[in-house]
Amino acid sequence: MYISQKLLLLGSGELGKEVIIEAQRLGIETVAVDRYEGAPAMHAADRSYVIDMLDRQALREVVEKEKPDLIVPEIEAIATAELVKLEEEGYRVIPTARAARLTMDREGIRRLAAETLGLPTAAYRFADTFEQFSDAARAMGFPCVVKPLMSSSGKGQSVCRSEADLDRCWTIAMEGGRVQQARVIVEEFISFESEITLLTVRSASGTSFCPPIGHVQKDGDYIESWQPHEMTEQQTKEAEFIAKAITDELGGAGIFGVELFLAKDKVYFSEVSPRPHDTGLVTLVSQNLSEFALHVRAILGYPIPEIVNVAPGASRPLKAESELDDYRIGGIGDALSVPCTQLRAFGKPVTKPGRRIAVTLSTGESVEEARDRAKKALDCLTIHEA
Ligand SMILES: Nc1ncnc2c1ncn2[C@@H]1O[C@H](COP(=O)(O)OP(=O)(O)OP(=O)(O)O)[C@@H](O)[C@H]1O
Ligand SMILES: NCC(=O)N[C@@H]1O[C@H](COP(=O)([O-])[O-])[C@@H](O)[C@H]1O
Ligand SMILES: [Mg+2]
Repeated sequence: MYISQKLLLLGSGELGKEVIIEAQRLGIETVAVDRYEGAPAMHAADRSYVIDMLDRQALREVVEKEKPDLIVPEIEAIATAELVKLEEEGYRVIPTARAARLTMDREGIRRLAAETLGLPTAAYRFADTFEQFSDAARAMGFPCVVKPLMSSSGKGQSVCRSEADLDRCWTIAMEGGRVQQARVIVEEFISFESEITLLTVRSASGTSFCPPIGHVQKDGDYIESWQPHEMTEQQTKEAEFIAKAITDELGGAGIFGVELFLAKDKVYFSEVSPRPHDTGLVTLVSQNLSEFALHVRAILGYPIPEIVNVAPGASRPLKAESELDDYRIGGIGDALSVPCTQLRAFGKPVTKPGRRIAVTLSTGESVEEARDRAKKALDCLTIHEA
């Protein structure tokens, strides 16, 4: 029997699993939803449903059956138009249904950031056909970056290096999108020096920033993150200005992962997740309150008096190389023999190439030491057939 609130999580991956655990710590009843059975957050939640979250009717049925106090999107690929309707009917969507709708497709959030708010971004164009795409790429110049409008973790993304590359990049985008849609964004390639996620929380205590998280991406997906990332005063000022502007515009309560590129003389806005961010997994060991704990506190309306980076930290995801229906992670004992190191194995039922299966989390006296430890631990891990 629960006397407290009920939280419905839409998307039940590794990030949602930690949200569920944090919600349960504060006595919340939890329901996890995803497109497949055995998703990570389902292991922790009180109940779960398997539906196509892009199907408006299926989504509404679950919401009307459960009548949650809080609907918490965990991925972008949700029937967000239905979330907007549900919100109008009185349901509470985190942070807001509009934020979920705008960030679901790159066009919504990019136009809002660049055209409405005037924030600095890479130059961009949208294209619906191969011809439009080719023209857009020529206009941006080579190299340029091509992404389906609806995708995440780098799926369907590529760097187009020349005319001869156009066919290949178009095919990658068409095959990698989450939704059957041909529209792509073509972006100017930014030669940044580093990139960060500025976790920004909107709560009863106002807007707070976590110390910046530096990260490295490969093929559009993160392969390493650390906290704190060293920045100049000017960069911090610009980054916080951008993060405040975009999160104020999106509104509601919760954590946002504001992705920024740090170039020589300029900070660029890249995109924003109105939810915990994968690169922020490091906060499980590096902060007094992880990004998941912060999200839950904020959405429940509780205060966040202070966010403390308790130690320099680093994370390294373990990514599968092949497709396995039944697998084991080897080397966990060796990985955990690295000092100040933890592991989260997500329990995804099957692997496929590039799929994130676990993450190593380390702290150290310095960021360098934390990064070395997280890498050392990762190097111990293998994925093999069970
Ligand atoms: N215009 C650009 N110039 C240079 N690099 C870029 C550009 N756009 C994206 N990248 C690189 O690709 C990475 C992934 O891009 P982006 O965040 O847009 O993809 P995503 O699929 O939304 O990823 P995720 O869901 O993990 O955030 C960036 O973090 C950056 O390293
Ligand atoms: N960059 C976004 C991100 O990291 N999202 C995380 O990955 C899961 C999907 O993983 P899967 O594709 O392996 O099922 C999502 O549910 C979320 O936890
Ligand atoms: Mg991104």
